[in-house]
Amino acid sequence: MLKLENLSVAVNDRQILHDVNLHIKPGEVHVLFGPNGTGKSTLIGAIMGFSRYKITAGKIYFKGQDITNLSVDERARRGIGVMIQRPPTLRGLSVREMVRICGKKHTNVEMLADKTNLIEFLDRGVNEGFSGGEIKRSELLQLMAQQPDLVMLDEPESGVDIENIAVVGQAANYILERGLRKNGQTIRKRRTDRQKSGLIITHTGHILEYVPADTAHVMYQGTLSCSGNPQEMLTCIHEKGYEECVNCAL
Ligand SMILES: Nc1ncnc2c1ncn2[C@@H]1O[C@H](COP(=O)(O)OP(=O)(O)OP(=O)(O)O)[C@@H](O)[C@H]1O
Repeated sequence: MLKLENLSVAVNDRQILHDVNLHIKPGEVHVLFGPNGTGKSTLIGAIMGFSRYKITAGKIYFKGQDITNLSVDERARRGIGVMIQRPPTLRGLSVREMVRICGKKHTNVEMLADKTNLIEFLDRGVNEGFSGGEIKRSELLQLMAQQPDLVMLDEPESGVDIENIAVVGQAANYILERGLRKNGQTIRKRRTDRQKSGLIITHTGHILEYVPADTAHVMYQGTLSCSGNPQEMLTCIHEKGYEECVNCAL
């Protein structure tokens, strides 16, 4: 689904990412751990094609095609979606209109808003006066309408209360077509039947209680330093810290 080859990225002439290699296959969900300021959001922003992230070397392939120089719009049309940490407030554009823009012709806006506890927000401006947790759910609502094939979530549980973490987790599962709920039961799709892929940044790992991940990576000083089982890596980071975890892998 997504392949990064020796990707290096600069912001304002400062080199942030160096030689990043990553391969996410169809149906896989990968997690990104790493200390503050190490370049995790930069990686997601560069994959989405935001203009502040300048690719100084390397390539981005999506569904086998080189998208390194494509616009954000074109990447979204081809099936990449993102939840960023601090989306802008859009005064004059309601959540309902935004979800319609993101979605296909017959998107059931009310049904999706119900799944994200946002029915009462549909006629408010996008993110206008929203709390941190409400912004996260609003971003997920837009992604549910967009139905991307690769969804990237930047700290989806940050600022979300304990009850709404379940809502966020279920929304992420809905987008990834994992663990769909039917008649009160969670039905997990078999690995081979899944097509949607994900890349999730998390510090706490709480989202992993709802969204099962296949592989985790630690980003350290602008590069992906090690990869492995998500729960084992999280335990290692908790017990030894990032530096020892990375050194241990080396
Ligand atoms: N406009 C800019 N000019 C210079 N440096 C920048 C600019 N924007 C971001 N950076 C720097 O890029 C580095 C990587 O930032 P990034 O947001 O990718 O980190 P992160 O790993 O996602 O951190 P966190 O876990 O805190 O969200 C940081 O040191 C940040 O200060």
